[in-house]
Amino acid sequence: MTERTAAEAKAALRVELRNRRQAFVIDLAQKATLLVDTLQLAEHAAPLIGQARIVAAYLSTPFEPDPMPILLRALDRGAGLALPRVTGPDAPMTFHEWLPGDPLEEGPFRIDQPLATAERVTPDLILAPLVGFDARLNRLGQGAGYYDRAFAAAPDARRIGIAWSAQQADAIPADAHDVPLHAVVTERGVIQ
Ligand SMILES: Nc1nc2c(c(=O)[nH]1)N(C=O)[C@@H](CNc1ccc(C(=O)N[C@@H](CCC(=O)O)C(=O)O)cc1)CN2
Ligand SMILES: Nc1ncnc2c1ncn2[C@@H]1O[C@H](COP(=O)(O)OP(=O)(O)OP(=O)(O)O)[C@@H](O)[C@H]1O
Repeated sequence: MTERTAAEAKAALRVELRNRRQAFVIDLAQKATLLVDTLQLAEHAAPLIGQARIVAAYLSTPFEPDPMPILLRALDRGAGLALPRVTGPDAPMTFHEWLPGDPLEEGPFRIDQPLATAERVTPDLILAPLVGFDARLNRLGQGAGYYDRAFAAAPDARRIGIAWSAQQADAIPADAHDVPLHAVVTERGVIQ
């Protein structure tokens, strides 16, 4: 290899490696921001766990806030944990006891859920995923009515929506069956 081609090869490699470095850091920064906001949300949620004995949450899909850090705090405080289980569009969603490491199976919408044999429980605190919310604590869900029905079946449970602040809408139209939340927690704070 002559001096000249070595220099050219270095120049090309420099461009490629700078681009790779940039892509790597951009990816890192996105992950870091997501993690910081996830933990910030959990920080805001912590005081709302209170004396709850059974806390239900959900296994997040990629764009939903991950409630796992909140669940782990609840576990530390001695609460039991529960996850939802869905079997079909007309069957009500049920909550089943779950501890980190317990087996899960894939349910509808490719969301993992506890096995049917896991003990069924009635949570006294439900951390609910949502598509949107408003300042009056109306909730917009996936449109299947699973949470509306679960709230109606556990009227004494505290209902806390978990969302990113970007999910706030000016007004969510409320139907008669829509059960309002007691609070919404985002990475910015608590709305209640
Ligand atoms: N993480 C999580 N678990 C949950 C819910 C949820 O909203 N989020 N559910 C709340 O009810 C129940 C499952 N029900 C669902 C009902 C509809 C859709 C749905 O329509 N999803 C869209 C988009 C999916 C995607 O973006 O990949 C779809 O399938 O088109 C998802 C879940 C129980 N577990
Ligand atoms: N308590 C209930 N009993 C029976 N059906 C209900 C109840 N609540 C809601 N539904 C039905 O569920 C369907 C979806 O309701 P809606 O569009 O309000 O869902 P959502 O709140 O967006 O979703 P989700 O509760 O799944 O998060 C509607 O057809 C509604 O009639």
